[in-house]
Amino acid sequence: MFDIVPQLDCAGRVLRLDRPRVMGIVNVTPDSFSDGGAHADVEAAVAHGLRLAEEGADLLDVGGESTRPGAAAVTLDEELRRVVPVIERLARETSLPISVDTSKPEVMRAAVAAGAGMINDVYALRRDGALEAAATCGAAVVLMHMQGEPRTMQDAPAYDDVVADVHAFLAQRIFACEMAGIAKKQLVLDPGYGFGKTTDHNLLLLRQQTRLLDLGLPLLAGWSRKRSLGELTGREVGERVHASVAAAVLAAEYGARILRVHDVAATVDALKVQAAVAAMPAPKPA
Ligand SMILES: Nc1nc2ncc(COP(=O)(O)OP(=O)(O)O)nc2c(=O)[nH]1
Repeated sequence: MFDIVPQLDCAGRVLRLDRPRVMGIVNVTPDSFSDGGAHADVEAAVAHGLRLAEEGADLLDVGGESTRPGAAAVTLDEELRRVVPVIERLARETSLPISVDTSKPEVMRAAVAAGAGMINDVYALRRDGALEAAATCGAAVVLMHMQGEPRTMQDAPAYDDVVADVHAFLAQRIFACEMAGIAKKQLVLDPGYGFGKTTDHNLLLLRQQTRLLDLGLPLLAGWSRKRSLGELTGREVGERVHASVAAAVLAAEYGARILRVHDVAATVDALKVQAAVAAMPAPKPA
C-alpha cells in the first residue's frame, strides 16, 4: 500500500484517515446545482451543517459560489458575506473540521481566520495569490483537477488518457505546493468528477482511481448527485441519493479516503458496510 497520510491537521482539529470519511456539503448559495437556495442564509446554512454533523459527517465543506457550468460569478464581498459567518458559527458549535470551498485567496484567509482548517479549491490553488494564501494559512488543502473553466468545461471535454492526464496535473500541483512551502502531508487530491469530463471519463477515472494512489496522498471523491449519475439512472437531481451512495462506496473501494456528499446519513451507513468488509482478509492469491 502507498504511504497514505494517516490523518490531516485541520487547524488543530484532526481528521483521521484510517477509514473513509464523509465530508458534508453546506452550500450557502442561491444557485448550487442540487440544493441551491435551500440553505442560502446564515441561519439555514448553520442549521443544515449541524444536521449533517448529527447525521455523522466527519467534516463540513462550506461553499459560497456554485461551480456548476454556467453559474454566475460571485463577487469577493458577496462570497465573504455568505461563508464567513457560517464558518464562524459552525466552528464554534461543532468540533468537526471545517473546510471552505473557494478559489479566492482572500476568502481562504478570512475562512481560516474564522475557524476553517481546510481549503477546498476546485482550481487547485491556480488563481493568483492562492498558493501564497494557502501557505500562510497552514490549513489542509484539497487540490482538485478541472479541465477548462466551469462556464465551458462541459462543452467538449477531451483527453488522450484521462487518468494519466489527471495524474500529471495533480503531480504538478503537488510540486507547486511544495515549492510554495505547503507541506505535502497537508494535501488531499481530487480527480474532479464532473469538472470537464464526460460520463465515460468519470467512469473510467473511478474504475482506475487507484492509479492516483502512487502520488502517496489521500484522495477525495465528489460524485454526489452529479449529472453523470442522472445520465446513468434517468433520475432528476433530487432523486439521485441511491446512485450517489453507490458511487461513494465504489470510490471508497477504489481508494478514496474522503467522500464529499449531500446525503450524509445514507452515505455514513453505506460506508460502515464498505469499511467492515474492507477490514476482512482479502482472498489468498490462487
Ligand atoms: N473538492 C471538490 N469540491 C467540489 N466542490 C463543488 C462541487 C460541485 O458540487 P456542489 O457543491 O454540490 O454544487 P455547486 O458547485 O453547484 O455548489 N464538486 C466538488 C468536488 O467534486 N470536489
